[in-house]
Amino acid sequence: MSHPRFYIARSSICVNAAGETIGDGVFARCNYEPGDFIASRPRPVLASLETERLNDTCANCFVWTQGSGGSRLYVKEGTKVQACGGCKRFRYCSKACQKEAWHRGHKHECKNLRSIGGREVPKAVLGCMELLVRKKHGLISDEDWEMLCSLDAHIEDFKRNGKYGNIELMAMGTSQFSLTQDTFDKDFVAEMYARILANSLTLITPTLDPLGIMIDSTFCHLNHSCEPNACLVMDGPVIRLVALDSINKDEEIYISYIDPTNPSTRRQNELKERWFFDCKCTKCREGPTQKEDVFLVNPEDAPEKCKEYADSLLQRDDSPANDPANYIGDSLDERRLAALQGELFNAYEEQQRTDDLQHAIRICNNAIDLCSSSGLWPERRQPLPALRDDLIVHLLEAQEYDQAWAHCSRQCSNSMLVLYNHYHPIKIVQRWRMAMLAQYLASTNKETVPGVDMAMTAFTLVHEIELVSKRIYGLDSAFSRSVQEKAAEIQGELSKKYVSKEDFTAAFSKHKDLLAGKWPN
Ligand SMILES: C[S@@+](CC[C@H](N)C(=O)[O-])C[C@H]1O[C@@H](n2cnc3c(N)ncnc32)[C@H](O)[C@@H]1O
Repeated sequence: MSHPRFYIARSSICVNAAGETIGDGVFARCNYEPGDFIASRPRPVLASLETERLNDTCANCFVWTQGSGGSRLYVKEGTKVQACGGCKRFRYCSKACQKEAWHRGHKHECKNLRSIGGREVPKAVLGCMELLVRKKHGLISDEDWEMLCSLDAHIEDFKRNGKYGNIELMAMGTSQFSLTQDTFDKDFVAEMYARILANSLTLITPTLDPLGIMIDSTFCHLNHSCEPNACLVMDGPVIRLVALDSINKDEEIYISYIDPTNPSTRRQNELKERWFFDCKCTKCREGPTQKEDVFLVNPEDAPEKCKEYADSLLQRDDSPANDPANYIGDSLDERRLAALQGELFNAYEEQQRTDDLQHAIRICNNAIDLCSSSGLWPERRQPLPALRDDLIVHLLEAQEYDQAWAHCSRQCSNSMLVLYNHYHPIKIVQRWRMAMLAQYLASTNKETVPGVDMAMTAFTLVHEIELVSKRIYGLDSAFSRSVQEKAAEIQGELSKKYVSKEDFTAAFSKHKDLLAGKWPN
């Protein structure tokens, strides 16, 4: 494929001494600076919503209508979705969206979907059905189709992990419901279904809420690195590839398929289980010696109380310590740490699963307390930052704003600065959430932090986000526009308080320094 800003060629990641590579990758056609736009695509070739999101998300433009307040101001107030009168499965936010989806291919599957009734259908099946129907009716370009088909389906890996039987079953349903048996044989459909499972990325909102799965026929050639120099962001159906670091002409562009802030063994385990590869990125080649892997003290120097607690965990159930994802080493002290780490990651997963908000808050608080009482856990070591991040979201939902603020300021002065690069979308979203909270706290007229003006804090954060989001999401994106509007609104309020330009500038630079350095906890 020919594109002025990137090209696809053999990856630079070698897998063996003979110089064999991991297949194709995406390369820069020119130099990029951090925050630079590289390329965008109007819509992934495959995008399929989670079952829970089908009820509240437009199946065409992916606007998630729930909770349009809070940090998701880019969703217009009053946005609603209405079910397609035919299939009753997909919902759209406007007639225009419904029409677009209809012509993109829905007209060829609507009736078939209706015949399934209200039965739950996995997102990968719905996505695969749409792909097959569109291909059968000539609605996918040959180039897109070829790119998609060149991806590895990992059939042997699925056979090894025992999931191939289920893939064959799902493929059978996909063929039947899409009425494409006359065009594609069952092995081809199974292969396509497996390809979707093995190569899809998460479909996300601009504020990174997961909506489903997606595959883009060009960006699917981006290889993974645990030290990525680029990332993908989404604004509705539009996908943008942006640089997180400097990238030289002819250098390979990498994104991260997983959370690269996890300790090395967890990353490798996830990549092996979900993506079927042993990561050969520069960071993984160096082994578990990076900042994600270190504890505050060596395992043998852990406080006695912590060792006793870990022993009780090992006695109760030693499977988390034996899980390769938690492997730290073979000595007793290292196994104790693995048990502790297993307990913390289990807590992280449990609070994500539960629908009980107060229970989720309790789990996060207990796990965070365990991290600090262990005397071992640096603020930036996972799952501590991830637990704190989720706790903030839960506390905001529970309207516990003071507590949410306390954790935001811990996050701001600790992990946020070291975990994510300046242009990283996670950092943008965390700061945006903090800004919205600061603005709310300012409106209560309470002194949340002595000597700190919360409205100016909100403005300082929003101003910083405005500069970054223009580059990452694009000037015209719904997210950038909502940030610009918020900045103007807060500036308008503040200009009543700081009447002279000098006063405004002095307060602005004081808060900028606070946010850039040690924020008072
Ligand atoms: C979505 S594809 C990426 C593009 C692919 N290399 C191609 O030829 O089109 C994902 C596959 O690329 C390979 N891969 C990507 N990043 C890798 C890495 N860091 N180390 C080893 N293999 C990797 C794995 O085989 C993985 O299943």
